Amino acid sequence: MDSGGGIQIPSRLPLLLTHEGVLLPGSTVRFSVDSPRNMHLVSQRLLKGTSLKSTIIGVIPNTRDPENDTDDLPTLHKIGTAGIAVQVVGSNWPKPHYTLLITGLCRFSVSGLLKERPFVLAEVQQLDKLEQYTTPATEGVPAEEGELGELSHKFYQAVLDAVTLEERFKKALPMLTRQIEGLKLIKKTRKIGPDNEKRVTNICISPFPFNNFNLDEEDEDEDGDDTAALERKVHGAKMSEAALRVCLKELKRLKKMPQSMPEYALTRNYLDLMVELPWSKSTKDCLDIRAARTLLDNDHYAMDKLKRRVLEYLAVRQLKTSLKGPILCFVGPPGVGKTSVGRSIARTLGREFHRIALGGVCDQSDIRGHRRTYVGSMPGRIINGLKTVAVNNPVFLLDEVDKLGKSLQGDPAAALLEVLDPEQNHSFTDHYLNVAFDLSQVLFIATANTTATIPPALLDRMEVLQVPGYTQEEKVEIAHRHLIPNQLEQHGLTPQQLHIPQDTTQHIISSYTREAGVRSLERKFGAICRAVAVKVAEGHRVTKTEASSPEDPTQQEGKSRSSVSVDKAVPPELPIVIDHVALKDILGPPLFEMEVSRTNRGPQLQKAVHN
Ligand SMILES: Nc1ncnc2c1ncn2[C@@H]1O[C@H](COP(=O)(O)OP(=O)(O)OP(=O)(O)O)[C@@H](O)[C@H]1O
Repeated sequence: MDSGGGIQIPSRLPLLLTHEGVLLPGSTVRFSVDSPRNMHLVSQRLLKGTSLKSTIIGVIPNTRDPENDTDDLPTLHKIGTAGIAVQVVGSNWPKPHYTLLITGLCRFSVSGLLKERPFVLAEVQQLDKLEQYTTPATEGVPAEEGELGELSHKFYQAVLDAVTLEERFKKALPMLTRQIEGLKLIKKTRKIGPDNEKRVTNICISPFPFNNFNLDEEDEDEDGDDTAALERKVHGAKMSEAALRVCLKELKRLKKMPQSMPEYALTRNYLDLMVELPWSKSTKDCLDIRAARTLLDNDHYAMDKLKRRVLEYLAVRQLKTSLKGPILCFVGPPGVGKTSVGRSIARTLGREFHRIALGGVCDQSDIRGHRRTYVGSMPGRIINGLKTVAVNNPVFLLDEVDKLGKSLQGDPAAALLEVLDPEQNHSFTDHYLNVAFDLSQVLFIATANTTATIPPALLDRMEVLQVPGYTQEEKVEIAHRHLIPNQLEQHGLTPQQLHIPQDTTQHIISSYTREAGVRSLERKFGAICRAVAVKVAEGHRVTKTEASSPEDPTQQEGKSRSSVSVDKAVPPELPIVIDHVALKDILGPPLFEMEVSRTNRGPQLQKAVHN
């Protein structure tokens, strides 16, 4: 076939007549064949032939093969494409047909018909110079339906018919420009929704004849913008040198990856986190010991010993900023204000506060993160916390260090040791980040219910401050100074709308709660506030309590007593005062009186048994 530097196609070619799709030199197109002459061409020529020559056929566009092989041939389109049938697949369903995969080689013109049956054989003249057979770069797609299909079909045919290069350029250029404009428009709307993205991707692989033309270039532009923005952020994040090196390496990889690759999202997420982390962002400490004392006193009643120690701790920090002192660990029953003191410390220092719940954590990756090779891997709670507060010197409250578990996935306490150790924590390495992050500016405070279950090595690093439970009197004070005002505010109520007398509080403490702290007491006030809020909102009338006993301390106060009652006509008399009757209405019968009376019955029962 080789003659004079170029490859010659056979001068006689069997012709495949198509009216859907156009084969262009260099592209590969799938054709469905089910008409008589075309079927014969496949069965008698392609499937029987044994030489390479027998796989070369001519594909004539814009010409329908007649329904019957006895019908006359229509006028053939003058220009066709010689191609190699690279694949033939036959099927009997829904009717006998073949699917051919043909790679276009070069144009030819039909100079004469040699025979019409069983398939068309023609004398052809090669129009393009065929230097060498190249592996096709893209696979063409069968003709599209509808207007777009109609347009592209005409376009392909025009390109096919343009024999000289100049003519071909002239035909192709306006079409290309239009396509590019259209694609740009779609790209602009791409961000509106994920569906658009799908459409754009579909268009990328639409049967455009020029193998290398798709949105990739555009993608590169946009991705370029996107990655350029990310690169700027990487440089602006003021991260450590090691982190910067890793980020730039990942960025380089990202640029080379197609967006559809799952790893693209992983790398992207990683880089997004890296630029978000507060590598060098911190708040300025504004510690004033006098103000701190006032704030601690205002926020918390009693707890004198604890507040004193906290103030000492803060004072030493003020004098020696690089204090590598012990980690304070507040140990006490639930609801005694351990978390709340931690929050106050952050406020006095003007620092961000973040609570890390450790109860039930039994996997060290909770602290140190998962390696990025894991599906769904993510950073640990420390790094996540830093991302949340967005500064590198927050107060981290490690809540419930005594409830840390242990499992096969590693000991979380060991990971915590590294976090808390001032000798090591300046280069804490989360598995997900895989680069060191300096935790030395973070102020850690821990809380626990008991020291008994804190791992000894961890306990060794901490200074334990016991927070004992409260006496009944202290609870009443805490309730009236802090809990009730807080609950009123949270429920949009004012003291002019709701009044809880001290004796009601005492009654709640003794008959409705049994705790060392004030957590459930606070909840009871919440329940009262909700009930009263409904009454206030409904404009219910609150009637005077009829059955107030003389011993009733609420009566001794001499104020108008009200219990929650129903009369929708008149707005409530304010404030609504919660006496024992109202309390029973809202909270139900006392919980612990019953228990007490049951235990009191014990000796009597015993007596009865003995008698
Ligand atoms: N001495 C106090 N003065 C004022 N409010 C207090 C005092 N003690 C506790 N509280 C209040 O009680 C509620 C519960 O306190 P907090 O959540 O700090 O308890 P905790 O000891 O951290 O409990 P847990 O161990 O269950 O986390 C908070 O609203 C807190 O403000």
